[in-house]
Parts: sequence; C-alpha cells; structure tokens
Amino acid sequence: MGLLVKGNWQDKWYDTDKSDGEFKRESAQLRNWVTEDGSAGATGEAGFKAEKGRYHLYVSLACPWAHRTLIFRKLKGLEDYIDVSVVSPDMLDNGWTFDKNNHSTGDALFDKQFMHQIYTQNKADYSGRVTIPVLWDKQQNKIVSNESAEIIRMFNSAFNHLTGNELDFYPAHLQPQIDEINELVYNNINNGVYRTGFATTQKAYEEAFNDLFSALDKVESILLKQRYLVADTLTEADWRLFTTLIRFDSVYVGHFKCNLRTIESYPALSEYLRELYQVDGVKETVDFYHIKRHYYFSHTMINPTQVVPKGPNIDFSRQHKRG
Ligand SMILES: N[C@@H](CCC(=O)N[C@@H](CS)C(=O)NCC(=O)O)C(=O)O
Repeated sequence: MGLLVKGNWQDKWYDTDKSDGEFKRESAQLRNWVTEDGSAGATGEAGFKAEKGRYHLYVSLACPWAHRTLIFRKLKGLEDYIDVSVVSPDMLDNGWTFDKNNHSTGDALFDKQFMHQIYTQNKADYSGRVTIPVLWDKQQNKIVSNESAEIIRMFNSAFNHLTGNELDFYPAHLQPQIDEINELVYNNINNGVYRTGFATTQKAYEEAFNDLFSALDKVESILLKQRYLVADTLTEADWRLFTTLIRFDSVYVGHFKCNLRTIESYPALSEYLRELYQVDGVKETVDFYHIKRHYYFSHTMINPTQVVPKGPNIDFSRQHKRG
C-alpha cells in the first residue's frame, strides 16, 4: 500500500497522526470527461469523444468505487464499447497489481505489473495515491478520469447515441434531490465505513461510527416509506448506496468494526439490497471472493494475521419483498 511521489513509488499508508486519528480521503486529481462530441465536460480538457473501443476501464472487483462503474457499464449496455482489466484483490507493498496468478486478468493494454505504472505512463512525475477505478483513453494514451462519481455520469449519458440505451440514472428533474442524498450517503456511509474502519483513535472511531449508523437509520426510514432513495425512480443514488450495502455484513461489520447493526437486521434495507442485487446483470458484478480477500488480506494494520473469515452466509438471491 502506498503512493507515488514525483513518479516514485513509496510504500506508505495514510498518515492519520496529522488529523487526530481521522481518515481523510484524498480527492481524485484526474478529472476529464468523455462526452458525446468530445467537447469539454464539467472539469478538465476537451478531446475525449465517445467512441466504441477507445476507452479502457481499470477496476478492482473488491472496491466499492470501482464497482459503481462496473454496474453502469453493465446497465448501460457498454460491455462491447469499453473493455476492462481487473487487478488482483491483494493490495500490499506494491499497491494494486496485475498478478495473473492471483485473480487478476492482467493489464490488457500494456501488460504492466503494477497499477502505479499506469499512473506514471500517464504522467511520469505523478504524485498522489494510486486508486482505481481509472478510465484510460487508448487514442491519446492517457487517463481520462480517476473519479468514479464522474465516470458513472459519463457512462450514464455520453454513449447513448451509439448504444441506443436511454436508461437515465441522473434525470435532470431529479438532480437536486439526487445530489442531496448523495451527499449524506457519501460522507456518512460510502466513505463513512472507511472513516470508521481506518480511524486510529477511539474518538475518531466513535464519531464516524455514530455518523454511519445515524445515516443508515435515516435511509432505512426513507426506504420504509418509498421504493427508492429518490421517490419511485431508480437513480445513481441507489447504485452508489448499493456498493457499500452489499459489502457491509461480509466486511464492514467485522473488519471495520461497524457493528451496531447489520444490514440484514434492517427490514427495508435488507429487502432493498436484494431488489438491487436482482436487477438484471448486477449480480455478475458482485464477487465476494475478491471483496473479502481484499479487505482482510490487504489491511495488515487492521488484520495482521490476514485470516479471511468464512461467513456470513447470506442469500441475496432469495425473493425480495419489495414492490
Ligand atoms: N474518489 C475515488 C476513490 C477511489 C479509491 O479510493 N479507491 C480505493 C480502492 S477501494 C483505492 O484504490 N485505494 C488505494 C489508495 O488509497 O492508496 C473514486 O471514487 O473513484
């Protein structure tokens, strides 16, 4: 686990001493947008036109942020348009790797060994964390974006004219409500489980833990009243919550000490989670081997024995009781 400093890999974990034991996530740095005609998006440069076969997605099947992009690739019919390389679940001294002997597909573009080499291929003197997902442009040989929240918005709309897939998970008239619920879910749930699990003081842990379970109680109360987070429409807000919920009982409850309640114990959330899991194509994006192995084996500061638990045994395929 580490980061790049002026293009050199350094094996260092997040330094929580500077922030009283709180885990602070770094913002993604590479923020261009693929658009229908190649014009500039909300941030970054122009020149990334939506084209079949031009872009490549680097993901981990363990990672909740990368998982969003895989779900959108699937639901938006982009599998023949954007190919994928999957890293190994083990993220140790060299960070993410393409070890084909350890559950990685290998790097389909350059046959590199490590994900940090993809970042330095993009910019030789890059400084920052080496995160996935990454969307790569094969034509200009550079990274388009390493921000999943923006990659899913590109997938939601930029390729529609090519695919004919008009499903819209960020419809204009619901954007203010989606943005509002995303804010709550991102800070307290998606990133909240990391804030809880990576806290290195009791105080920082308890604050994050309290925020997490208040937010889960809040979304439970919303889902007791309505089908989805934003009224009756399935939106990106639901998919963003889904990738944390599906990992929660298997990993976050134990490994990240998020153990006030399980998702299974919430009447609405447990059924809602099944409903989303059972949407066509979604279960194929969920890989519990990668998920459990990654967290329990890679975070040696939390789990030095690297023993991966066997349970729990949850049937996400059983008939859900919603709708
Ligand atoms: N803001 C990024 C965050 C991605 C992220 O943090 N990914 C994690 C894996 S779950 C990672 O690669 N971490 C490596 C590190 O922080 O060094 C996004 O949503 O795309």
